[in-house]
Amino acid sequence: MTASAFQANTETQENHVTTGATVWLTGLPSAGKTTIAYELAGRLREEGHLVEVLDGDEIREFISAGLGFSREDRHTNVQRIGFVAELLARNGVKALVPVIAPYTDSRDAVRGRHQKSGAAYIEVHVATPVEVCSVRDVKGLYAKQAAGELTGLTGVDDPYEDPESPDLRIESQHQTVQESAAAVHALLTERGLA
Ligand SMILES: Nc1ncnc2c1ncn2[C@@H]1O[C@H](COP(=O)(O)OS(=O)(=O)O)[C@@H](OP(=O)(O)O)[C@H]1O
Ligand SMILES: Nc1ncnc2c1ncn2[C@@H]1O[C@H](COP(=O)(O)OP(=O)(O)O)[C@@H](O)[C@H]1O
Repeated sequence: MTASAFQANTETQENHVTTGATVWLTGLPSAGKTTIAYELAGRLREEGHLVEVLDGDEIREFISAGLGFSREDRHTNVQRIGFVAELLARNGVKALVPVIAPYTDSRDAVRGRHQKSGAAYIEVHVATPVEVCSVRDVKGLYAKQAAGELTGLTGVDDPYEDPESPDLRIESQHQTVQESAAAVHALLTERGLA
């Protein structure tokens, strides 16, 4: 394909940029995954990108309804979301995925699915320490766990396997939301995706 044909192919008639990619934001509850995803989504939309945020909570109300937080259910949840994200990414959408995805093998399977189809995939570890997350406690889960009202909370009494070589690691405790989103945006730009 010539350069000009490629250019025509990556912009719709409405001037949407249609270079798809999945950006998976993995990390503990309250790490900042959702906040960064929506901040980045706003910025990308302003630039003309097609964007969808696959929010873990929303997915669990619908396509993962009935799944809990066992290892098996979390794996199933992550594979379902990975399936949808890859479809979107392959079809020109930036799929932003703020989902805990605590297990390395689950995350690697999602990356593998993307590699197989040639869809771009970026893993971002929102590496906020549990001590900071538990103070933020956006949904009150850490307090519930401490009060004995909840068990199996990721990072406290359930595993979180740190990504060994994420494409980007974000220390959100040392940054503003805008700085964190800008770091992901910079990586997308570096990879020719934004
Ligand atoms: N036990 C336990 N452990 C972890 N998280 C819990 C749990 N119970 C409920 N929640 C809330 O569920 C939200 C969605 O989880 P995910 O689908 O992202 O989790 S997973 O990838 O399937 O492990 C997740 O959202 P975030 O806080 O945005 O991470 C949690 O708020
Ligand atoms: N640099 C940052 N990036 C993302 N969130 C941040 C940052 N600094 C502070 N926060 C705050 O941390 C909280 C993260 O909550 P949320 O995005 O719901 O986490 P998660 O989706 O990982 O559970 C929000 O209240 C957000 O304002």
